[in-house]
Amino acid sequence: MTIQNPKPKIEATIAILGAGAWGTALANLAAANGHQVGLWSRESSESLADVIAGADIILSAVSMKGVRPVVELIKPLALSSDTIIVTATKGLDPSTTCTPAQIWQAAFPSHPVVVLAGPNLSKEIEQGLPAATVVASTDAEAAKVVQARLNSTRFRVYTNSDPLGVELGGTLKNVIAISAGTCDGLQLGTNAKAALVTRGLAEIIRIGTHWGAKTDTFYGLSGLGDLLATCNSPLSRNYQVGYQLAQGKQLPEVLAALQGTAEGVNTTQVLIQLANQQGISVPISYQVYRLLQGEVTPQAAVDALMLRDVKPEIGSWRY
Ligand SMILES: NC(=O)c1ccc[n+]([C@@H]2O[C@H](COP(=O)([O-])OP(=O)(O)OC[C@H]3O[C@@H](n4cnc5c(N)ncnc54)[C@H](O)[C@@H]3O)[C@@H](O)[C@H]2O)c1
Ligand SMILES: O=P(O)(O)OC[C@H](O)CO
Repeated sequence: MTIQNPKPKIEATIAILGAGAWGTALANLAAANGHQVGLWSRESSESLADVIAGADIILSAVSMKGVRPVVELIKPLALSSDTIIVTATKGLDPSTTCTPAQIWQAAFPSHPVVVLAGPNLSKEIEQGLPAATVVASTDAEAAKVVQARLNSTRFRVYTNSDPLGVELGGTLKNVIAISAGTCDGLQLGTNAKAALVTRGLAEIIRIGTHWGAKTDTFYGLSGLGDLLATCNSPLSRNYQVGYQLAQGKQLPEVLAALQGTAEGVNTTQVLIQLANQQGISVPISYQVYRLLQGEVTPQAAVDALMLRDVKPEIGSWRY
């Protein structure tokens, strides 16, 4: 499928992999900026080789479970040496615990890899509503190129030099969004939600900095920004999972009826595995894990959080 805008602003060829909700929204944003856009999915009639041939940018918006299969499909294909790889997936690989950017970088070590994440509910973006995002890379020039290609009057793009922090902000907030949906589903009120989101951010910072990301990054669009969007919108699939569990539905039933992917379900499993191995305290994520496992009811998860030992707040994201 080729999407072209009749009045090009900046000429580039962008191959987008994954034609789900996010890949399609990004393809439309890129096309509206005048780029030649190829959109590929595993259901496409066009070959992957044809879609990525000559691409200046390859942008992957497949869900986490598709990252490794797609990387393996691209490896034997010829990429131009200066092709920039952009990853917009928010998840962790269950078999290796790697982030999507780490998988892409290991497979294509000589190519710049850029992470794209922010408060970007695709349905709002498809409606033409204004939004902002972050493109982050250790290759500052590559991040600037992606910024220039995607920035527009309705999609404001910031650069950032902490790709791990940007990627983890977008990934870990999905776990907290499940808890926020549960909180709303139980009608626990605004105070409870504010406490949950604030302590959720402390938990994200504790994990993210332990893994090497910068604290400041989590206060930006890809951290706090995405956390606010996802914890407060019924458009979020992760929020919907928590909300519907709080209404008494079972997880398989919720996931079967969900449109698209709720990455937080798998992310929670990987996060708890790592947090247990590394001795990181993640009380909210742990209750989300128990809820998803069917080990605890939504109300019992709330009770477990409220019954924890009291502690000082200042600096408490460190322990
Ligand atoms: N939808 C949003 O609002 C949004 C916004 C920002 C980021 N994201 C992230 O983008 C990613 C995709 O989200 P989405 O909403 O587009 O999901 P989706 O379920 O709508 O689409 C997922 C895409 O991944 C592809 N895919 C899955 N497994 C694959 C495999 N084994 N091989 C090849 N392709 C495979 C599917 O065919 C589909 O094209 C997720 O990580 C999500 O967290 C989504
Ligand atoms: O629908 P969700 O929960 O995957 O959220 C979509 C995006 O991550 C919001 O930025």
